[in-house]
Amino acid sequence: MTAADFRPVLAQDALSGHSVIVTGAGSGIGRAIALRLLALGARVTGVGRRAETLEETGRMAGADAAYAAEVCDVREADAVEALVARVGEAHGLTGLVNNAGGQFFARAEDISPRGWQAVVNLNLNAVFAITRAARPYLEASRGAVVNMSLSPVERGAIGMSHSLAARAGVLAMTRALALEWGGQGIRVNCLGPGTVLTPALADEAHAPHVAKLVAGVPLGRATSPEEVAELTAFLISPAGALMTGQLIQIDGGAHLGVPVNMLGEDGA
Ligand SMILES: CCCCCCCCC/C=C/C(=O)SCCNC(=O)CCNC(=O)[C@H](O)C(C)(C)COP(=O)(O)OP(=O)(O)OC[C@H]1O[C@@H](n2cnc3c(N)ncnc32)[C@H](O)[C@@H]1OP(=O)(O)O
Ligand SMILES: NC(=O)C1=CN([C@@H]2O[C@H](COP(=O)(O)OP(=O)(O)OC[C@H]3O[C@@H](n4cnc5c(N)ncnc54)[C@H](OP(=O)(O)O)[C@@H]3O)[C@@H](O)[C@H]2O)C=CC1
Repeated sequence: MTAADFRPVLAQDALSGHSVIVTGAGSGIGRAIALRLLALGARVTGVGRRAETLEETGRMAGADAAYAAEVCDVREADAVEALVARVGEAHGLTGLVNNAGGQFFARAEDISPRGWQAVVNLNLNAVFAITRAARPYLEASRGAVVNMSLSPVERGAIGMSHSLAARAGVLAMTRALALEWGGQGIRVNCLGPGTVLTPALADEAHAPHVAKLVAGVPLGRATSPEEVAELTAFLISPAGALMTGQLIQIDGGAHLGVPVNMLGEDGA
Protein backbone atom coordinates (compact mmCIF):
# COMPACT_ATOMS: atom_id res chain seq x y z
CA MET A 1 0.00 0.00 0.00
CA THR A 2 1.42 3.35 -0.97
CA ALA A 3 -0.06 6.68 0.14
CA ALA A 4 -1.62 6.90 -3.34
CA ASP A 5 -3.62 3.73 -2.63
CA PHE A 6 -5.40 5.36 0.29
CA ARG A 7 -9.20 5.43 0.02
CA PRO A 8 -11.50 6.96 2.63
CA VAL A 9 -13.78 4.42 4.29
CA LEU A 10 -16.45 6.32 6.19
CA ALA A 11 -19.92 6.70 4.67
CA GLN A 12 -20.66 10.06 3.04
CA ASP A 13 -23.12 11.19 5.71
CA ALA A 14 -21.19 9.77 8.67
CA LEU A 15 -20.95 13.17 10.35
CA SER A 16 -24.15 14.88 9.28
CA GLY A 17 -25.55 16.88 12.19
CA HIS A 18 -22.10 17.22 13.76
CA SER A 19 -20.47 20.50 14.74
CA VAL A 20 -16.70 20.33 15.18
CA ILE A 21 -14.00 22.85 16.05
CA VAL A 22 -10.65 22.15 14.35
CA THR A 23 -7.66 24.20 15.49
CA GLY A 24 -4.92 24.81 12.96
CA ALA A 25 -7.39 24.24 10.09
CA GLY A 26 -5.56 26.59 7.74
CA SER A 27 -2.72 24.25 6.83
CA GLY A 28 -1.28 20.76 6.75
CA ILE A 29 -2.94 18.10 8.87
CA GLY A 30 -5.60 20.44 10.27
CA ARG A 31 -6.72 21.49 6.80
CA ALA A 32 -7.01 17.83 5.71
CA ILE A 33 -9.08 17.10 8.81
CA ALA A 34 -11.39 20.07 8.24
CA LEU A 35 -11.94 19.12 4.59
CA ARG A 36 -12.69 15.49 5.45
CA LEU A 37 -15.13 16.37 8.25
CA LEU A 38 -16.91 18.79 5.91
CA ALA A 39 -17.11 16.16 3.18
CA LEU A 40 -18.72 13.80 5.70
CA GLY A 41 -21.43 16.37 6.41
CA ALA A 42 -20.15 18.09 9.56
CA ARG A 43 -20.26 21.80 10.27
CA VAL A 44 -16.66 22.87 10.92
CA THR A 45 -15.25 25.92 12.66
CA GLY A 46 -11.62 26.32 11.64
CA VAL A 47 -9.39 28.18 14.11
CA GLY A 48 -5.96 29.71 13.60
CA ARG A 49 -4.10 33.01 13.64
CA ARG A 50 -4.10 33.68 9.90
CA ALA A 51 -7.43 34.55 8.24
CA GLU A 52 -6.10 34.02 4.74
CA THR A 53 -5.14 30.36 5.12
CA LEU A 54 -8.27 29.55 7.14
CA GLU A 55 -10.42 31.08 4.42
CA GLU A 56 -8.55 29.16 1.75
CA THR A 57 -9.61 25.95 3.50
CA GLY A 58 -13.21 27.13 3.14
CA ARG A 59 -12.71 27.83 -0.56
CA MET A 60 -11.24 24.36 -1.03
CA ALA A 61 -14.29 22.83 0.66
CA GLY A 62 -16.67 24.58 -1.75
CA ALA A 63 -19.56 26.97 -1.36
CA ASP A 64 -21.96 24.35 0.05
CA ALA A 65 -19.71 23.42 2.95
CA ALA A 66 -20.84 24.51 6.43
CA TYR A 67 -17.52 26.11 7.28
CA ALA A 68 -16.61 29.16 9.34
CA ALA A 69 -13.14 30.60 9.82
CA GLU A 70 -12.38 32.04 13.26
CA VAL A 71 -9.16 33.94 13.76
CA CYS A 72 -7.91 33.32 17.28
CA ASP A 73 -4.62 32.58 19.02
CA VAL A 74 -5.37 29.45 21.03
CA ARG A 75 -2.92 30.62 23.70
CA GLU A 76 -5.27 33.47 24.60
CA ALA A 77 -7.52 31.65 27.02
CA ASP A 78 -10.22 34.34 27.31
CA ALA A 79 -10.60 34.63 23.54
CA VAL A 80 -10.68 30.86 23.14
CA GLU A 81 -13.34 30.44 25.81
CA ALA A 82 -15.50 33.12 24.18
CA LEU A 83 -15.08 31.46 20.79
CA VAL A 84 -16.06 28.02 22.07
CA ALA A 85 -19.12 29.48 23.82
CA ARG A 86 -20.16 31.31 20.64
CA VAL A 87 -19.92 28.16 18.51
CA GLY A 88 -21.44 25.95 21.20
CA GLU A 89 -24.46 28.23 21.74
CA ALA A 90 -25.07 28.70 18.00
CA HIS A 91 -24.52 25.17 16.70
CA GLY A 92 -23.70 22.88 19.61
CA LEU A 93 -20.44 21.01 19.63
CA THR A 94 -19.96 17.30 18.95
CA GLY A 95 -16.23 17.35 18.40
CA LEU A 96 -13.07 19.27 19.21
CA VAL A 97 -9.84 18.59 17.33
CA ASN A 98 -6.84 20.09 19.09
CA ASN A 99 -4.46 20.06 16.16
CA ALA A 100 -2.79 23.50 16.38
CA GLY A 101 0.70 22.94 17.63
CA GLY A 102 4.34 22.95 16.78
CA GLN A 103 7.80 23.70 18.03
CA PHE A 104 11.26 24.63 16.94
CA PHE A 105 13.82 21.84 17.12
CA ALA A 106 16.63 22.58 19.61
CA ARG A 107 18.67 20.88 22.32
CA ALA A 108 17.55 21.62 25.89
CA GLU A 109 20.56 23.85 26.54
CA ASP A 110 19.51 26.07 23.62
CA ILE A 111 15.92 26.54 24.78
CA SER A 112 15.44 29.82 26.65
CA PRO A 113 12.77 30.14 29.36
CA ARG A 114 10.64 32.08 26.86
CA GLY A 115 11.15 29.43 24.21
CA TRP A 116 10.08 26.72 26.66
CA GLN A 117 7.01 28.73 27.68
CA ALA A 118 6.02 29.44 24.08
CA VAL A 119 6.01 25.76 23.18
CA VAL A 120 4.38 24.55 26.39
CA ASN A 121 1.71 27.25 26.18
CA LEU A 122 0.81 26.21 22.65
CA ASN A 123 1.00 22.45 22.99
CA LEU A 124 -0.30 21.94 26.53
CA ASN A 125 -1.84 24.97 28.26
CA ALA A 126 -3.90 26.02 25.25
CA VAL A 127 -5.19 22.47 24.83
CA PHE A 128 -6.36 22.39 28.44
CA ALA A 129 -8.11 25.78 28.20
CA ILE A 130 -10.04 25.05 25.01
CA THR A 131 -10.96 21.52 26.06
CA ARG A 132 -12.25 22.70 29.43
CA ALA A 133 -14.30 25.40 27.71
CA ALA A 134 -15.82 22.81 25.35
CA ARG A 135 -16.87 20.39 28.10
CA PRO A 136 -20.48 21.55 28.68
CA TYR A 137 -21.25 21.44 24.96
CA LEU A 138 -19.57 18.08 24.52
CA GLU A 139 -21.52 16.74 27.49
CA ALA A 140 -24.78 17.88 25.88
CA SER A 141 -23.91 16.02 22.65
CA ARG A 142 -21.92 13.12 24.14
CA GLY A 143 -19.10 14.36 21.94
CA ALA A 144 -15.42 13.61 21.43
CA VAL A 145 -12.04 15.32 21.69
CA VAL A 146 -9.10 14.37 19.46
CA ASN A 147 -5.71 15.66 20.55
CA MET A 148 -2.91 15.70 17.99
CA SER A 149 0.21 14.26 19.55
CA LEU A 150 3.41 12.88 18.05
CA SER A 151 4.53 9.34 17.36
CA PRO A 152 7.61 9.65 19.64
CA VAL A 153 5.60 10.97 22.61
CA GLU A 154 6.28 7.89 24.73
CA ARG A 155 9.87 7.24 23.66
CA GLY A 156 11.63 10.62 23.46
CA ALA A 157 13.37 12.41 20.61
CA ILE A 158 16.41 14.67 20.37
CA GLY A 159 15.60 18.36 19.96
CA MET A 160 12.04 18.13 21.21
CA SER A 161 12.24 18.19 25.04
CA HIS A 162 9.83 21.14 25.31
CA SER A 163 7.32 19.76 22.82
CA LEU A 164 7.47 16.19 24.12
CA ALA A 165 7.04 17.38 27.71
CA ALA A 166 3.93 19.26 26.60
CA ARG A 167 2.57 16.35 24.53
CA ALA A 168 3.22 13.88 27.33
CA GLY A 169 1.20 16.26 29.50
CA VAL A 170 -1.61 16.18 26.95
CA LEU A 171 -1.48 12.39 26.88
CA ALA A 172 -1.78 12.24 30.66
CA MET A 173 -4.59 14.80 30.50
CA THR A 174 -6.31 12.72 27.81
CA ARG A 175 -6.35 9.67 30.05
CA ALA A 176 -7.45 11.66 33.11
CA LEU A 177 -10.28 13.41 31.24
CA ALA A 178 -11.40 10.13 29.67
CA LEU A 179 -11.97 8.94 33.24
CA GLU A 180 -13.38 12.20 34.63
CA TRP A 181 -15.74 12.82 31.73
CA GLY A 182 -16.57 9.26 30.71
CA GLY A 183 -19.66 9.40 32.90
CA GLN A 184 -20.76 12.47 30.95
CA GLY A 185 -20.41 10.53 27.70
CA ILE A 186 -17.41 12.53 26.52
CA ARG A 187 -14.58 10.63 24.82
CA VAL A 188 -10.99 11.91 24.71
CA ASN A 189 -8.22 10.40 22.57
CA CYS A 190 -4.77 11.23 21.23
CA LEU A 191 -3.38 10.52 17.77
CA GLY A 192 0.32 9.94 17.22
CA PRO A 193 1.17 10.67 13.58
CA GLY A 194 4.63 9.74 12.38
CA THR A 195 6.41 11.92 9.85
CA VAL A 196 3.83 13.86 7.83
CA LEU A 197 5.39 15.69 4.90
CA THR A 198 3.69 19.05 5.44
CA PRO A 199 5.26 22.37 4.39
CA ALA A 200 5.59 23.25 8.09
CA LEU A 201 7.82 20.24 8.73
CA ALA A 202 9.92 21.13 5.69
CA ASP A 203 10.34 24.65 7.10
CA GLU A 204 11.43 23.44 10.54
CA ALA A 205 13.55 20.37 9.76
CA HIS A 206 16.38 19.62 7.33
CA ALA A 207 15.27 17.54 4.35
CA PRO A 208 17.97 14.84 4.79
CA HIS A 209 16.87 14.34 8.42
CA VAL A 210 13.28 13.95 7.33
CA ALA A 211 14.25 11.49 4.58
CA LYS A 212 16.15 9.44 7.16
CA LEU A 213 13.16 9.36 9.48
CA VAL A 214 10.92 8.15 6.69
CA ALA A 215 13.48 5.53 5.58
CA GLY A 216 13.44 4.09 9.11
CA VAL A 217 9.68 3.56 9.22
CA PRO A 218 8.92 -0.20 9.33
CA LEU A 219 6.14 0.18 6.75
CA GLY A 220 8.49 2.27 4.63
CA ARG A 221 6.73 5.56 4.13
CA ALA A 222 5.48 8.79 5.65
CA THR A 223 1.99 9.27 7.09
CA SER A 224 -0.35 11.26 4.85
CA PRO A 225 -2.57 14.06 6.19
CA GLU A 226 -5.58 12.25 4.68
CA GLU A 227 -4.87 9.13 6.74
CA VAL A 228 -4.77 11.22 9.91
CA ALA A 229 -7.98 12.95 8.83
CA GLU A 230 -9.85 9.66 8.30
CA LEU A 231 -8.85 8.38 11.72
CA THR A 232 -9.93 11.66 13.29
CA ALA A 233 -13.31 11.44 11.57
CA PHE A 234 -13.67 7.84 12.76
CA LEU A 235 -13.03 8.86 16.37
CA ILE A 236 -15.62 11.64 16.21
CA SER A 237 -18.20 9.47 14.43
CA PRO A 238 -20.43 6.88 16.12
CA ALA A 239 -18.00 4.22 14.87
CA GLY A 240 -15.59 5.36 17.58
CA ALA A 241 -18.24 5.36 20.31
CA LEU A 242 -16.38 2.99 22.62
CA MET A 243 -12.90 4.39 22.17
CA THR A 244 -11.52 6.68 24.82
CA GLY A 245 -8.34 7.39 26.78
CA GLN A 246 -6.16 6.08 24.00
CA LEU A 247 -3.02 7.05 22.14
CA ILE A 248 -3.47 5.72 18.62
CA GLN A 249 -0.26 5.68 16.64
CA ILE A 250 -0.59 6.24 12.90
CA ASP A 251 3.05 6.04 11.94
CA GLY A 252 3.78 2.80 10.07
CA GLY A 253 5.29 1.32 13.22
CA ALA A 254 7.85 4.11 13.79
CA HIS A 255 6.99 4.32 17.50
CA LEU A 256 8.51 0.84 17.93
CA GLY A 257 11.94 2.40 17.46
CA VAL A 258 15.05 0.87 15.95
CA PRO A 259 14.20 -2.85 15.66
CA VAL A 260 15.80 -5.26 18.09
CA ASN A 261 16.96 -7.95 15.68
CA MET A 262 17.97 -11.22 17.32
CA LEU A 263 18.72 -12.84 13.96
CA GLY A 264 21.70 -10.64 13.10
CA GLU A 265 22.31 -8.56 9.98
CA ASP A 266 20.65 -10.96 7.55
CA GLY A 267 17.40 -11.53 9.44
CA ALA A 268 14.77 -9.02 8.40
C1 LIG B 1 9.18 8.05 15.84
C2 LIG B 1 9.82 8.64 14.64
C3 LIG B 1 8.89 9.09 13.55
C4 LIG B 1 8.06 10.29 13.89
C5 LIG B 1 8.82 11.55 13.82
C6 LIG B 1 7.92 12.73 13.90
C7 LIG B 1 8.76 13.93 13.66
C8 LIG B 1 7.94 15.17 13.43
C9 LIG B 1 7.63 15.85 14.69
C10 LIG B 1 6.87 17.08 14.58
C11 LIG B 1 6.61 17.72 13.48
C12 LIG B 1 5.84 18.95 13.58
O1 LIG B 1 5.34 19.39 14.58
S1 LIG B 1 5.69 19.71 12.12
C13 LIG B 1 4.81 21.20 12.49
C14 LIG B 1 5.82 22.21 12.72
N1 LIG B 1 5.23 23.51 12.72
C15 LIG B 1 5.64 24.30 13.61
O2 LIG B 1 6.40 23.91 14.46
C16 LIG B 1 5.17 25.69 13.49
C17 LIG B 1 6.30 26.63 13.63
N2 LIG B 1 6.79 26.79 15.02
C18 LIG B 1 6.39 27.77 15.82
O3 LIG B 1 5.41 28.45 15.50
C19 LIG B 1 7.26 28.06 17.01
O4 LIG B 1 8.11 26.98 17.19
C20 LIG B 1 6.57 28.44 18.30
C21 LIG B 1 7.60 28.61 19.36
C22 LIG B 1 5.58 27.39 18.74
C23 LIG B 1 5.91 29.79 18.04
O5 LIG B 1 5.76 30.53 19.19
P1 LIG B 1 6.01 32.13 19.22
O6 LIG B 1 5.55 32.75 17.94
O7 LIG B 1 5.45 32.61 20.50
O8 LIG B 1 7.58 32.17 19.27
P2 LIG B 1 8.58 33.37 19.16
O9 LIG B 1 8.01 34.60 19.81
O10 LIG B 1 9.09 33.48 17.78
O11 LIG B 1 9.74 32.82 20.08
C24 LIG B 1 9.54 32.47 21.43
C25 LIG B 1 10.87 32.04 22.01
O12 LIG B 1 11.31 30.84 21.34
C26 LIG B 1 12.65 31.03 20.88
N3 LIG B 1 12.95 30.27 19.67
C27 LIG B 1 12.26 30.28 18.51
N4 LIG B 1 12.87 29.49 17.59
C28 LIG B 1 13.98 28.97 18.20
C29 LIG B 1 15.01 28.06 17.80
N5 LIG B 1 15.03 27.53 16.56
N6 LIG B 1 15.95 27.73 18.69
C30 LIG B 1 15.96 28.25 19.93
N7 LIG B 1 14.99 29.12 20.38
C31 LIG B 1 14.02 29.46 19.52
C32 LIG B 1 12.73 32.52 20.61
O13 LIG B 1 14.06 32.93 20.58
C33 LIG B 1 11.97 33.09 21.80
O14 LIG B 1 12.75 33.08 22.99
P3 LIG B 1 13.63 34.35 23.49
O15 LIG B 1 14.70 34.53 22.46
O16 LIG B 1 14.16 33.92 24.81
O17 LIG B 1 12.70 35.53 23.58
N1 LIG C 1 4.09 17.24 10.25
C1 LIG C 1 4.44 16.23 11.04
O1 LIG C 1 5.33 15.42 10.70
C2 LIG C 1 3.75 16.01 12.33
C3 LIG C 1 2.96 16.97 12.92
N2 LIG C 1 2.36 16.72 14.10
C4 LIG C 1 1.52 17.71 14.76
O2 LIG C 1 0.34 17.89 13.99
C5 LIG C 1 -0.11 19.24 14.12
C6 LIG C 1 -0.22 19.89 12.76
O3 LIG C 1 1.04 19.86 12.13
P1 LIG C 1 1.31 20.35 10.64
O4 LIG C 1 0.05 20.37 9.88
O5 LIG C 1 2.46 19.59 10.13
O6 LIG C 1 1.84 21.82 10.93
P2 LIG C 1 1.30 23.28 10.57
O7 LIG C 1 2.31 24.22 11.11
O8 LIG C 1 0.94 23.34 9.14
O9 LIG C 1 -0.02 23.36 11.41
C7 LIG C 1 -0.14 24.02 12.61
C8 LIG C 1 -1.38 24.84 12.57
O10 LIG C 1 -1.61 25.36 13.87
C9 LIG C 1 -1.93 26.73 13.78
N3 LIG C 1 -1.42 27.41 14.95
C10 LIG C 1 -0.14 27.44 15.38
N4 LIG C 1 -0.04 28.20 16.48
C11 LIG C 1 -1.29 28.62 16.76
C12 LIG C 1 -1.84 29.45 17.76
N5 LIG C 1 -1.07 29.98 18.72
N6 LIG C 1 -3.17 29.69 17.75
C13 LIG C 1 -3.96 29.17 16.76
N7 LIG C 1 -3.50 28.38 15.80
C14 LIG C 1 -2.17 28.12 15.79
C15 LIG C 1 -1.26 27.23 12.51
O11 LIG C 1 -1.98 28.28 11.91
P3 LIG C 1 -1.61 29.83 12.13
O12 LIG C 1 -0.13 29.92 11.91
O13 LIG C 1 -2.43 30.56 11.12
O14 LIG C 1 -2.02 30.15 13.51
C16 LIG C 1 -1.28 26.01 11.61
O15 LIG C 1 -2.40 26.03 10.76
C17 LIG C 1 0.88 19.92 15.05
O16 LIG C 1 0.42 19.83 16.38
C18 LIG C 1 2.12 19.10 14.84
O17 LIG C 1 3.05 19.24 15.87
C19 LIG C 1 2.47 15.50 14.72
C20 LIG C 1 3.24 14.52 14.18
C21 LIG C 1 3.99 14.71 12.98
